[in-house]
Amino acid sequence: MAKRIEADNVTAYYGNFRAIDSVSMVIERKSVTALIGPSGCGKSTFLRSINRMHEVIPGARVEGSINVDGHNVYDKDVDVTAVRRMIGMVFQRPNPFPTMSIFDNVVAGLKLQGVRRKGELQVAAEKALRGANLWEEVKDRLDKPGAGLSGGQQQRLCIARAIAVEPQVVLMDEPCSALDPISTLAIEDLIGELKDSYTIVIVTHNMQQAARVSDKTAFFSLEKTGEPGRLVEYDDTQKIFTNPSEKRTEDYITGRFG
Ligand SMILES: Nc1ncnc2c1ncn2[C@@H]1O[C@H](COP(=O)(O)OP(=O)(O)OP(=O)(O)O)[C@@H](O)[C@H]1O
Repeated sequence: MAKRIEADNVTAYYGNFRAIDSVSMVIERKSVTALIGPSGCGKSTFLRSINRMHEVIPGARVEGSINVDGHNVYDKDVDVTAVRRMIGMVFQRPNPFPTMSIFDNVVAGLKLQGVRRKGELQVAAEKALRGANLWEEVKDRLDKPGAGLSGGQQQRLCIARAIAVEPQVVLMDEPCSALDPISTLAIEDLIGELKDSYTIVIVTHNMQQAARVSDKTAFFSLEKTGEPGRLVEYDDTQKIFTNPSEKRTEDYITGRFG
């Protein structure tokens, strides 16, 4: 299921503004990769380039290629909807459909794909909720609105919704930034379990979190405001946090900059 991602010279623009410049990296399947760096260096832009969500913003475009198991998601004849199904996304703030039931939230993507049979939807919903470590907490109130859950539960509901369609890659954009420490740990544990099945890329501002959850870390930075963000260093997380090759990485992780 999980897929390898190969970004080659990815440059992304908002209109004329070049937000990231020539980012190249290989993300191995069934691994967790953390994107870190100061505000505005392009972490979210790069993340959204992976599943072609960047171009949803008017005037935004991407140059370069992103190969997922050897297929460039930017090829001309690619079905963008299929790309976004294969590469799921979880956002900063939990965003369940508020009036929809917990059950309907989880199966929303499957219904969009045309799955109608109740039995099939039930099996898929339970699998996804178990996968997101939420089943025990919600199994007796699946028909209640998603908005009635705590923030941490809502975020796990969003993860269940993302994995219900069985993507191969899951992108997470600061998934814990709106959560308390206990919910944050629950999501971090979950990320550790999910990498058995998925390739995960996570943007985080929390350095301890990057160190705890990821196998590889990519440090992005920018020279100054108005300049594009660039990938400064990409290596095993342990190396980045104990013995980085670049002084800029060391300055950032030790809090001297950014
Ligand atoms: N919708 C947009 N329109 C125009 N410029 C944008 C847009 N979104 C982001 N940018 C700009 O692109 C650059 C990179 O932004 P991005 O959000 O990718 O950075 P980031 O590293 O994720 O930042 P943060 O850590 O603050 O979330 C910034 O200069 C930002 O102002």
